[in-house]
Amino acid sequence: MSERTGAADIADHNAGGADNAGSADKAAQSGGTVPTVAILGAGKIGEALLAGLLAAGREPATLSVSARRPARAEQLQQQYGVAVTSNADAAADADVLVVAVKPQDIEPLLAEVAPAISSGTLVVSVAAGLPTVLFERHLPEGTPVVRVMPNTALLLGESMSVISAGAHAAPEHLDLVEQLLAAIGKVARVPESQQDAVTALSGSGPAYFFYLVEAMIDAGILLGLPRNVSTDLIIQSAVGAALMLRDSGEHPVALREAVTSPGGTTISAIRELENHGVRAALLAAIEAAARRSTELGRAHH
Ligand SMILES: NC(=O)C1=CN([C@@H]2O[C@H](COP(=O)(O)OP(=O)(O)OC[C@H]3O[C@@H](n4cnc5c(N)ncnc54)[C@H](O)[C@@H]3O)[C@@H](O)[C@H]2O)C=CC1
Ligand SMILES: O=C(O)[C@@H]1CCC=N1
Repeated sequence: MSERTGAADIADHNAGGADNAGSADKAAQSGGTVPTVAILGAGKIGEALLAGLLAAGREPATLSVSARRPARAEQLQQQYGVAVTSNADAAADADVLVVAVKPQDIEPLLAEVAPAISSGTLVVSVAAGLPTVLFERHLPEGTPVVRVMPNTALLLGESMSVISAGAHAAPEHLDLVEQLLAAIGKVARVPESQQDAVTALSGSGPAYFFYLVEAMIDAGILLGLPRNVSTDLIIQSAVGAALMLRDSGEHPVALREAVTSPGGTTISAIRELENHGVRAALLAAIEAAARRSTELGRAHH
């Protein structure tokens, strides 16, 4: 995962079946033309995906989006210059349908899309917890489905997106999704059985960092710094630490040790983090997120 546009290094190219690998899927056979992508549900992640793809240079004419409220539809059209379609029109026309509604809203959406979907359309779900088999059950027999867990850094081209094939998704479908997402971050492939863990780690991951940053800014307030100063100090420290993690080639432990001078300030802080069980809290928190992802899948099975 060292190249932004590079292929995944957690690749499992055999994840899922490939029983229609030889079929003439329009989505996977773009033949040099850019496949059209419709995003169904323009909430936090749908809009981040839309904005990220446009910022990465994708032509607005190759993208469309659906929204429930007319005012929202108009705002999206004006802001991004993309077509706003109904879910059914998108299902009939687009090569790739990205389903970006909440798990709770999935069943009505699939009921709307299933009768309209054209043969060979690739369905991509970003919904936490929902297994590809749920989509396959509601969609016409043989519909290729790829499950993706991105995160909101899609917006800036810095997502960690993790993809898994459903039963009817062939390697070319995974390649197509990987290509799409590689323009807006890194992409890894995992067997679908690992997606709940992935969701807990990199799907929710940005929130944990934001939470830590928020708490650290408050610590600056406690020490009497103005909020704007504390915020600048912590955000730049976070950016610096993130770039060191990504670019130095050093293990996180080595990086932390290099900050931790003997008898110094950092070790005093680390002792408190250990006393307060921060490591155990993170283990429990991420485990809870994965459990919730599994529950969401069961609830909508
Ligand atoms: N927010 C995040 O960081 C991430 C979210 N996800 C997944 O993305 C999905 C959406 O999550 P958020 O964007 O956070 O939620 P959200 O509530 O911001 O967005 C969902 C959007 O779908 C729209 N919607 C619902 N039913 C619709 C329908 N039938 N037709 C058209 N639009 C419809 C809603 O109006 C709303 O704008 C969830 O399944 C979540 O698990 C995945 C990765 C990260
Ligand atoms: O909180 C959630 O359920 C979604 C999925 C991953 C990040 N946000």
